[in-house]
Amino acid sequence: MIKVAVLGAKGKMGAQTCQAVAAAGDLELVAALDQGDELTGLTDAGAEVVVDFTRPEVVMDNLAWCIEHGIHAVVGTTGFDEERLATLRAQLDAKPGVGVLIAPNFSIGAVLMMQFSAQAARYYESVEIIELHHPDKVDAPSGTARRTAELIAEARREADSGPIPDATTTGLEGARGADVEGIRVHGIRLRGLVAHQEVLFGDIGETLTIRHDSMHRESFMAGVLLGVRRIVGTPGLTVGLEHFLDLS
Ligand SMILES: NC(=O)C1=CN([C@@H]2O[C@H](COP(=O)(O)OP(=O)(O)OC[C@H]3O[C@@H](n4cnc5c(N)ncnc54)[C@H](O)[C@@H]3O)[C@@H](O)[C@H]2O)C=CC1
Ligand SMILES: O=C(O)C1=N[C@H](C(=O)O)C[C@H](O)C1
Repeated sequence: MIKVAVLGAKGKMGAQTCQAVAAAGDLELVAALDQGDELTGLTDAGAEVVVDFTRPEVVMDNLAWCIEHGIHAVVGTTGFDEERLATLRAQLDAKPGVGVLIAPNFSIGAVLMMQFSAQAARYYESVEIIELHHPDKVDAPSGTARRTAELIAEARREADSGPIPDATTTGLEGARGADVEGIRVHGIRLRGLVAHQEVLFGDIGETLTIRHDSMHRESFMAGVLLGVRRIVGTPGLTVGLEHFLDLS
């Protein structure tokens, strides 16, 4: 049995994760902590793996504490940029054997959507991303959209693609969305939605739309449990659930 603790346990994803861990025969839920609880609750409970679904502004402190105390972490919380990843790599270098998985999205379909988008990127002159979420989401653009844009930008660089055509020189600020490594990302917040994304590709005479929909937070749980099971034997930093899936 792997002893698992959840940080952000009273939140939407944390509560779902507690249920999923408790229902898994090979995992034991030993702690369910939220804001205001002491992190010493993790070591007191003997947690081997922590699942973090908290907030971008607190997740780095949580991870520093876990790594320092030799606890593996599976992280769904958003807000990771290259600077944060470099900080984690340095912390993990000082603690050999400890593993951290940062997964912008735990849904298998969303991982495939990102992979398919990276594959398609080199063949199209134009690309834009639309992410659509519930209105209680605090960050924009979504971590998934950022990661998708980074993967597409990397594929375009490797293919020596030119700049994306856009004649806009005037209008309202924000009308063309956020710029993530040269890729335009548009965010929708709408009651009734959970987590959705469209990646639109275009070239002369054709378009390709790759869309993924999470209708329920259960869609993330298979990926979370896979991450927990795999991180125990995977020291260092892993970015993206695709590394734990046999996608070839
Ligand atoms: N990677 C993925 O597949 C997914 C990632 N997310 C991300 O997970 C994060 C959480 O999302 P939700 O559950 O929807 O948010 P939420 O707001 O429902 O839950 C966050 C929870 O964290 C708690 N919290 C805040 N500070 C804390 C601290 N210092 N220690 C412990 N708990 C603390 C809050 O009290 C709250 O209960 C967001 O960054 C979201 O974007 C959400 C869905 C899927
Ligand atoms: O806050 C959410 O709900 C989600 N957050 C993650 C993100 O920002 O990409 C994953 C998923 O989109 C749901």
